[in-house]
Amino acid sequence: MSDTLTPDICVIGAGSGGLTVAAAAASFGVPVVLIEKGAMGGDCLNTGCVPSKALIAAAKHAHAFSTGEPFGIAAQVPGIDFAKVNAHVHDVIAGIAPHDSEERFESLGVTVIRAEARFTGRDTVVAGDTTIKARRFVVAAGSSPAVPPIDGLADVPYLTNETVFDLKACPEHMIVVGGGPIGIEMAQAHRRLGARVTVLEAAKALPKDDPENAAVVLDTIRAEGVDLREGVTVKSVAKNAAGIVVTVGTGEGTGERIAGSHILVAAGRRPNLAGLNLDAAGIAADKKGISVDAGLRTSNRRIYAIGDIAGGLQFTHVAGYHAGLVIRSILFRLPVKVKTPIIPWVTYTDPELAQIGLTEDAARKEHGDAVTVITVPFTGNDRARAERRTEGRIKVVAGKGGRILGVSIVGVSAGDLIATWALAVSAGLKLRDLTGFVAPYPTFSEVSRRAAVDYYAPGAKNPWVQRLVRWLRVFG
Ligand SMILES: Cc1cc2nc3c(=O)[nH]c(=O)nc-3n(C[C@H](O)[C@H](O)[C@H](O)COP(=O)(O)OP(=O)(O)OC[C@H]3O[C@@H](n4cnc5c(N)ncnc54)[C@H](O)[C@@H]3O)c2cc1C
Ligand SMILES: NC(=O)c1ccc[n+]([C@@H]2O[C@H](COP(=O)([O-])OP(=O)(O)OC[C@H]3O[C@@H](n4cnc5c(N)ncnc54)[C@H](O)[C@@H]3O)[C@@H](O)[C@H]2O)c1
Repeated sequence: MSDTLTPDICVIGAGSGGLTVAAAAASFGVPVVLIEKGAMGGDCLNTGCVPSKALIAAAKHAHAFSTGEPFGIAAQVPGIDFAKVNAHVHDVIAGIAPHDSEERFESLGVTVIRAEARFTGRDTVVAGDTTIKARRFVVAAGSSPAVPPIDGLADVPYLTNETVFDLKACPEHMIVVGGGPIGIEMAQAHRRLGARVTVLEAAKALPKDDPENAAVVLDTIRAEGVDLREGVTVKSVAKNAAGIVVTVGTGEGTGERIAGSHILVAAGRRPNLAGLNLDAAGIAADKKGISVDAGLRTSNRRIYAIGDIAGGLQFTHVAGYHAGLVIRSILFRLPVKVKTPIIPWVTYTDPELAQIGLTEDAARKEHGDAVTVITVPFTGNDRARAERRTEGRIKVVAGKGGRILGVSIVGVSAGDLIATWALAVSAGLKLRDLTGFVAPYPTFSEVSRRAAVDYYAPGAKNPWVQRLVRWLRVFG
């Protein structure tokens, strides 16, 4: 029997973005319907952030077995049971899943429908047997792995982020297509867990980050044994008795053949537009995703798009940030605007790589000579010395008057260190504000304060300042 629901808000997709909108709307007592065609929790919980970070954590443990020598701890070969590593990954997912579950959301007052949503009009969606006529819609349908049109790829059993976390045995030789965050995180993790790994990147690996800092990560994974090749063309992929053979090269030549046991495609994302029937609702989209204005409204003003499907930065915290904005817009009718410069991102390699705002190159292009760059290497940080992790550095890119234009960090806990800067940028603080707080000793966080202090250090050499100090000494 078909049913018609008339909530204030209908959310499509129960991933990071959709769940946040639904929970917030329900907490204000607003009738909300949440539609999910797959697993509750979306990409992040099931096939993205959570399994990847759990795998990376296991890989870190394995790596520690061979890196204790400088501390007086003899290296050992770790006994890695990959099936148990896989069980750990799924145990972590299972531990978080209740938080994102249908039961929890129903208990919050959200009506959850487990079906595919399809627009049938400007204010109507059909999901299974249910028709939903809502005042506002939020499309949070996410993205999926993009599979490049490589000759023969479709005929081999290639892995993506949707299947790689199901492996119960460590790949003998994993060939990774794509050197973005997924490719590089997975390459290092699998290498540390015992796989031979080759990464084939068409252009430059980790291209969105500061190149000097990214190089620290890429040099590290190369030193750990990952065969990372940049600027290569994957010409074709074929099956052979032992697994797969990838042919790489440029031009018309026969190219080099690389044999592997598995191939992981990590070559970017495509928005989940198919099946939504966006035309019926008058929602414009292109290959990057649904077109939205600065307030995340689509070409149908009663319909918003958030998270990965909105075609901008694709991170869980972005989906959550978008969710907060549309809630303010829908519930409180407040004007909202996405502020991209306040959004940090982190690649969870070891060392980690973190960024907020402009890289040095981008800042120089935009602001020319007005840019000052302060670089503080971790070599001067006592905690980094104690932990023998001095390979990191923080680069602060400042504009006139100590305005923070961007910060790039590579090193241990870079992902946590960038949070201080995310607060500073979002609150409109200047570098002077970062000189005034007291960082606990000995912590990596001291590098942030150090960078801010270093920005003002030339002031101590100013003849007028020195003259003032001399004059004040006259008073005893
Ligand atoms: C391997 C990997 C690692 C990652 N690591 C990180 C990380 O460490 N940190 C980070 O911030 N980000 C990370 N990300 C990115 C992050 O996972 C995404 O940015 C985030 O999940 C996007 O959330 P979303 O709500 O937009 O979409 P999703 O989480 O993809 O949710 C969309 C949901 O909509 C559903 N859906 C789609 N179409 C329909 C329809 N027609 N009807 C009903 N339901 C539909 C889907 O089934 C899905 O559940 C990672 C991604 C990957 C792939
Ligand atoms: N730590 C994190 O927050 C994290 C981790 C993983 C993923 N993510 C999110 O997921 C998104 C997708 O990650 P991704 O790494 O798949 O995508 P990406 O777009 O960031 O990188 C894909 C890489 O693949 C390369 N490539 C594309 N086609 C190729 C081909 N045919 N041959 C060789 N190389 C090719 C591109 O040049 C690019 O460098 C990221 O942009 C990020 O937003 C975030």
